[in-house]
Amino acid sequence: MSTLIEAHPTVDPINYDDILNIVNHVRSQVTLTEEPKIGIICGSGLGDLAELLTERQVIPFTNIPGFPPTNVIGHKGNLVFGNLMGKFIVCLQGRFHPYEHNMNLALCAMPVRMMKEFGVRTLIISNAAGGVNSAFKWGDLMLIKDQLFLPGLAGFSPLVGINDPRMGPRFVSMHDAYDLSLRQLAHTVAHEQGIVLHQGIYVMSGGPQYESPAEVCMFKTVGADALGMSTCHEVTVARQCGIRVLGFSLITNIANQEADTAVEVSHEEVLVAAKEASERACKFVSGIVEKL
Ligand SMILES: O=P(O)(O)O[C@H]1O[C@H](CO)[C@@H](O)[C@H]1O
Ligand code: HPA
Repeated sequence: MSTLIEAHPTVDPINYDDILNIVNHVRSQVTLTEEPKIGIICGSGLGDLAELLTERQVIPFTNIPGFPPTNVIGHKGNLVFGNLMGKFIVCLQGRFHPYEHNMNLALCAMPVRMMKEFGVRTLIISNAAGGVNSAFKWGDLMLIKDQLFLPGLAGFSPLVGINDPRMGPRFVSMHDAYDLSLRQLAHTVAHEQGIVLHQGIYVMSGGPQYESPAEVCMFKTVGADALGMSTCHEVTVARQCGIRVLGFSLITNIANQEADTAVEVSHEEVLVAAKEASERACKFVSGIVEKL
């Protein structure tokens, strides 16, 4: 299967030189007086994080060659440079979900490879997710301790295909996918801010359908605490190129576990919950950035 991008047939997301060309194109549209050492990826409904930046330089995804459209409501589709808590950072206001792009995971994770080229060393990544752990309530935050990357296990890894060593190693160790010292820092910030912060395992499924109650029970059996359709492909690429990661989920709904009492899950509900928790999540991220 070709990895070329439909809208930009000359851009191949696993071609390192193509990624450098896109990065240079972005550089020509902004003024970068220093490297952004911190990157942020905003999950569904969490795009307000990017609005916190001052001295913002905003590039719509539509101005970036090789970037496909973002079709999911709640993902604005901007690459934003600016300052947060005195640090110069780059923020992805919206992300690419594999279910939108024919399971082209390398394409969906390409912005992380670009972040690396801009100078990012630490990635803060967020998502909206369904809660599986019975201790979780609507609107809670869950720090991601580890992941179950279902598409990756099934052969849909962003690392599949020819590996240019400039991207990082062929075989990537995922033993420390979510950095322990960053997690400790996040707990400190949550404590200071009086925020309930759970910790757990995030499962990425292919989506876009939400899980049936039987599927939720299966995931619970294998250790899942929260379910979503993103993040793991981005984290896998981040680890390949040596970026350390802090990830958190906003629990926007409680996943059904019993068919007889199950209720409908909707993206509208996910967005309402994310909006409601957005201010708290923004303060949490700001507190972490301040201490980095
Ligand atoms: O992971 P983010 O981008 O927050 O989006 C989540 O919300 C959507 C479903 O409501 C899915 O795309 C799921 O992954
Ligand atoms: N399942 C999968 N993805 C999600 C969910 C969910 O329950 N909620 C938000 N994104």
